[in-house]
Amino acid sequence: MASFEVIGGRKLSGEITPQGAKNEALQVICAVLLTEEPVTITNIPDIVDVQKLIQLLSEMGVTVTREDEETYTFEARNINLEYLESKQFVNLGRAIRGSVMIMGPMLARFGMCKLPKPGGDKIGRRRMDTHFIGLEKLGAKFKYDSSDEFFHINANGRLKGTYMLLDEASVTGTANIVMGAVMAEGLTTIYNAACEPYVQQLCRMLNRMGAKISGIGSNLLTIEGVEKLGGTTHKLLPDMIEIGSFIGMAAMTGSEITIKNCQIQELGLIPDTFRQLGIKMEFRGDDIYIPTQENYTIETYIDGSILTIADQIWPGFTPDLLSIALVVATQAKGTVLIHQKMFESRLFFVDKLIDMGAQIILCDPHRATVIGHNKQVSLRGIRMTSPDIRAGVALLIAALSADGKSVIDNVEQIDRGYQKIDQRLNALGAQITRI
Ligand SMILES: CC(=O)N[C@H]1[C@@H](OP(=O)(O)OP(=O)(O)OC[C@H]2O[C@@H](n3ccc(=O)[nH]c3=O)[C@H](O)[C@@H]2O)O[C@H](CO)[C@@H](O)[C@@H]1O
Ligand SMILES: C=C(OP(=O)(O)O)C(=O)O
Repeated sequence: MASFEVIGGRKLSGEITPQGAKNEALQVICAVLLTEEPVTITNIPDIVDVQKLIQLLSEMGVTVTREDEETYTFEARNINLEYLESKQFVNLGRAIRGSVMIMGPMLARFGMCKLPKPGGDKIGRRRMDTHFIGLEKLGAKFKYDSSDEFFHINANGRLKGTYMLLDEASVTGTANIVMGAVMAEGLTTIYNAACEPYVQQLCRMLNRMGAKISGIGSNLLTIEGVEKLGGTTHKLLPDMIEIGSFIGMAAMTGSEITIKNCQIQELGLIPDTFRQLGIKMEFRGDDIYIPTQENYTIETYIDGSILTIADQIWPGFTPDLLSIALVVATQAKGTVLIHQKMFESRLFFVDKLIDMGAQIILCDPHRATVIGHNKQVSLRGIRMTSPDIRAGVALLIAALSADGKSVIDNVEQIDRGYQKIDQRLNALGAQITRI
């Protein structure tokens, strides 16, 4: 297990470019299974979860060529279906959440898939009903073996388009069903589809491959099935969760930072939500400039009542940035209620922030009230463990702002989704040592 030793209290400055989006990468890399023609994807982040997915596809038989640092060409001409029986597949599939999205493409192209229960953050229940109900509506049959936590899915011939109303707007569920439907017979209509930018990007890429998807960006997708898909090229969006993390980090450490090439039009409520916490920022072309701010004040509602920051399905505020919003609030002036509706075990990391001196009341597993210090009292450096990817970065931000030395253990969690974060932040003046 690796750790970060962080010497806090240093102001950062300079420019930082966000990596390509982790959660988009996981979707579009799975989509290469839909065609035997080459698909070239660029801006791929060099992070553990993506490397594991690429390894999984490569072991399945996809030819993977690394064209440069961040560009890969995938050619899924010869897929070894027997690999799905192997121990290596089980281990890799269980290691990441993204593995779940091989299901739609495999059913569409090969009529079958097997899948171990996928991994990902341990942040509460992460049910997959939506994936299976949707794929069943397209005609697939599935069996779950609870003894080895294995899903077996068969298409029984070509999948058939139909109307479906999803029980929840699951992001990876929508991606899976869309990829299942693109080569199904006839018309599929998916209502209550997730519509976040990464799902939109997937749909646009599939259309360039020959799919016929309309309604992109809305929660009503219509898909006219086609016989075959071909190759394409695709560029990933910048990672909006990294952008939000850098905004929060700048405010907490009182730093002046420019975040380059943010594709601001794709960030939804992210900038405004950080503005509600009092963070000033300027859009300079497609860059976000955060000036040094000695203090920042949390807004109240118009009637003077306490602000709530809650997650919602897109276009609401993403759950993956609530841990960052929470840590930023610990040094703001004012009070905010953080409400994590989607995941029930994502707020427990506040115990570590409380140990560092933050004023937080964990009301229940979903809600925490943060009373900011207005930078009158600094957090103290301590030793802590990163429980999940976003809490890990929230703790890193806390450590960067704190007095003295912190040690963050289990930084493999952070490495899952943030590319060389220690080196990139050190280039801005941080003092982080990997030990
Ligand atoms: C690899 C990947 O892309 N992971 C992301 C993906 O996970 P993932 O696709 O696994 O998450 P889902 O969208 O399926 O669901 C997330 C959670 O929200 C709940 N839920 C979802 C929709 C809804 O209408 N009501 C509801 O309560 C689900 O029960 C679940 O607990 O989307 C999540 C929600 O943005 C993000 O946190 C994850 O980082
Ligand atoms: C929860 C996340 O990831 P995953 O779905 O891969 O666990 C995340 O990216 O914040």
